[in-house]
Amino acid sequence: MSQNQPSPSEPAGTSEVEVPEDFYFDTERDLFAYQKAEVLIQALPWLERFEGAVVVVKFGGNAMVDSELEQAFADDITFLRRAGLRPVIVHGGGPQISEMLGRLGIASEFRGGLRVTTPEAMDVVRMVLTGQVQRRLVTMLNARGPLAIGLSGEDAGLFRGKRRTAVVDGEEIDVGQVGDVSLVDPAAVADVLAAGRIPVVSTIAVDEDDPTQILNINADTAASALAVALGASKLVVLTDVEGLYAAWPDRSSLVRRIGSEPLAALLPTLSSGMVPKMEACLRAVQGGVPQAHVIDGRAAHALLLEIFTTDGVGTMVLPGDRAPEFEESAAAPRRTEK
Ligand SMILES: Nc1ncnc2c1ncn2[C@@H]1O[C@H](COP(=O)(O)OP(=O)(O)O)[C@@H](O)[C@H]1O
Ligand SMILES: CC(=O)N[C@@H](CCC(=O)OP(=O)(O)O)C(=O)O
Repeated sequence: MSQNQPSPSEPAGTSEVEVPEDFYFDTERDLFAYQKAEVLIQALPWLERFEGAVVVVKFGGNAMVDSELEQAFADDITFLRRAGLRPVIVHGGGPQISEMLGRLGIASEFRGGLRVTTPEAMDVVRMVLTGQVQRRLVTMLNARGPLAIGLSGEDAGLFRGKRRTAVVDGEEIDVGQVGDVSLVDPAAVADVLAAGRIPVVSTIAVDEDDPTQILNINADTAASALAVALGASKLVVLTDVEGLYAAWPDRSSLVRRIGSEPLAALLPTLSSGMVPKMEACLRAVQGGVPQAHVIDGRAAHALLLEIFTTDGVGTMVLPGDRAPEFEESAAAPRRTEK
């Protein structure tokens, strides 16, 4: 391997396309062509590094509200699969569930980031997630080639859950048919991957204390548990902000990279939707997933940028005690590893 060639573990280069000074192009078209080729070449070390890697991608309900973005997401997932990675999608659908509950006149509220789920609401959660959101994603992916297969946590023992409470101001609150994942049997997902297909997973679990009952599981939590059970190389959570802000809503506090130990210390200061997301990233890296990311699903192709560029996007969580590094901070070094 030549000195200038990046090794698979430490790919070099930057996401910007720099043109060497002694390169000359007759026309602007030639320059654009060179830049396009350079972008593809820069992806090469990451393609080598992630060849065959299982990447669990959580697609949040808030990132699904724009159909063009959904199309871009489907393109990215298809690209990953065709490039030799093994993507697994775990989808949310919070806004879609709320909308349907509203249409049906069923009251719905969140406590500590979790939906209070009555038996009546549980029927709607299942109907919307497995019958609407998952179906739409599968159809959109299959328009690019018939690879996607929908699964629910109820299928083949994929997710077992245990009922949990929400904690609000230090007080435990009953939130009904809501659970944490207590057991994952990833065999069904592994079968789909082994067949070269793309699993699309809805986050309903069977109650481990009463297998005739089902539980509503936060999709971030479920994605993390599945990433650990599959031994995934990455967990990527798409949402509707750039990443984790250490001092939300201060937009200058975007965290680019953080170790699991400082993240654990930061968790009690976080609010609403970010709590399950960062808990999910933390549990994933603590469970052996080498890296977990929160990225902006409102930016088309953020997933490709995260995986195939050196700088990445959003917030990256790594195991260990690495202090938070902030965007725009003069002290923060450029990211040179993923
Ligand atoms: N520290 C924080 N950093 C970033 N976002 C935060 C933070 N605290 C709360 N939030 C809120 O969390 C939201 C993301 O969670 P959520 O709405 O559940 O998204 P999704 O539907 O993608 O799961 C953001 O839109 C933001 O309003
Ligand atoms: C227990 C709980 O809150 N479950 C979530 C499940 C869907 C979800 O997590 O969707 P997003 O990822 O879009 O937020 C809910 O009922 O909204």
